[in-house]
Amino acid sequence: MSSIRPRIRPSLIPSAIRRGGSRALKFAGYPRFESPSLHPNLVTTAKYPLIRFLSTSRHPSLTMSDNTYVAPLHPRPGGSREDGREFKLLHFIYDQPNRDEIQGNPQKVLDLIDEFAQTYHFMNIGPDKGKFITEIIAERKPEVMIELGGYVGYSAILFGDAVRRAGGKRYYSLELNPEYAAIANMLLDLAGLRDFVRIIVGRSDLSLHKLFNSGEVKQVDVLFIDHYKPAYTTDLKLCEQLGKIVPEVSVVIADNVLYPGNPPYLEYVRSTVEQKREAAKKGPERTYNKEGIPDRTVQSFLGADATPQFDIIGNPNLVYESKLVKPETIRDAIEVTLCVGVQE
Ligand SMILES: C[S@@+](CC[C@H](N)C(=O)[O-])C[C@H]1O[C@@H](n2cnc3c(N)ncnc32)[C@H](O)[C@@H]1O
Repeated sequence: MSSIRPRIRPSLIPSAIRRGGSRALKFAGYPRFESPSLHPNLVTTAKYPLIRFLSTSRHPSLTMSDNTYVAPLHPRPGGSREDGREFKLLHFIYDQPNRDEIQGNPQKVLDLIDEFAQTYHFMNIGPDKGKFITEIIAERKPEVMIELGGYVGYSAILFGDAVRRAGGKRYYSLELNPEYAAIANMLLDLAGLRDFVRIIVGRSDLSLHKLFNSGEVKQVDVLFIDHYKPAYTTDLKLCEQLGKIVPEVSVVIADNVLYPGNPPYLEYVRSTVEQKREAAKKGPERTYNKEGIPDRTVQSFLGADATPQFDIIGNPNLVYESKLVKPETIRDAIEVTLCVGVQE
């Protein structure tokens, strides 16, 4: 496996971090932190008067040392559903007698998914958490939004529509499982978003690297993380080390941070620069940190033996302001993280 693993060449030229715009994420409209104890290391620009909103970075760019990646065979795509509920959903929606009224109407497609989800559990973001994210999209007006983990397209329809309405250019949905991606494409087609949302099938780390390295995506405006839980932190760090997390621009939203929970991710986005620099002394990460993530969750999707496809170093100098956003109606929450600067 190691012979086909793309690796960083630290000697390569430092990548440039683009200068951030002046749009600031306003948290005022969102609920206060639900668990202050989870936020011991909240960083703000006020705490770091010396933060410079950088135009350069000292971090090496990544290149593929070998781009002949051979995809592993998945036992069953995604690994979580064996009863074909995703295909049943497709039939349920396409069998609706009023298909003409649904065509081109994202909300009607979402309502049908929500209706069907009363019978079967689906891994969708759902309307409660989704509402907070569409508000952030309306405020930030990202040109491009990327999601990690598309499943059958619920979040791609909800957020893709929001990005399009906010004047954005493109929504990328990175999905491991080709069957889920096919279903999502059918539903996006019905919602009238097929030309706006691009689904990329494959592992998120490889897809992110390709999107950024090809120049197709220049920076992270809004990134929604909702895939293999141990990969949340490493995929964010991959974006960092590629120089795509931009102060005062990049917002990262992570789902399921309370249920099933993702302690390594929360710890990372709430750490100080000093704590991250200390941790970085151990060298590049070649495994996923699974501490505190339930076994069942670790075993899903990529599986317990999976490793990142790159040496992960991140950029510990990035300063984040991060908070939990929890709808009252559900036990889970999202973590919303804004990059506010770079500490020299
Ligand atoms: C919780 S579901 C996503 C739900 C979706 N965001 C929504 O709200 O409608 C997680 C998805 O992530 C996908 N996934 C898991 N690991 C992945 C990886 N490493 N790269 C890309 N997709 C992955 C799974 O196949 C699954 O479809």
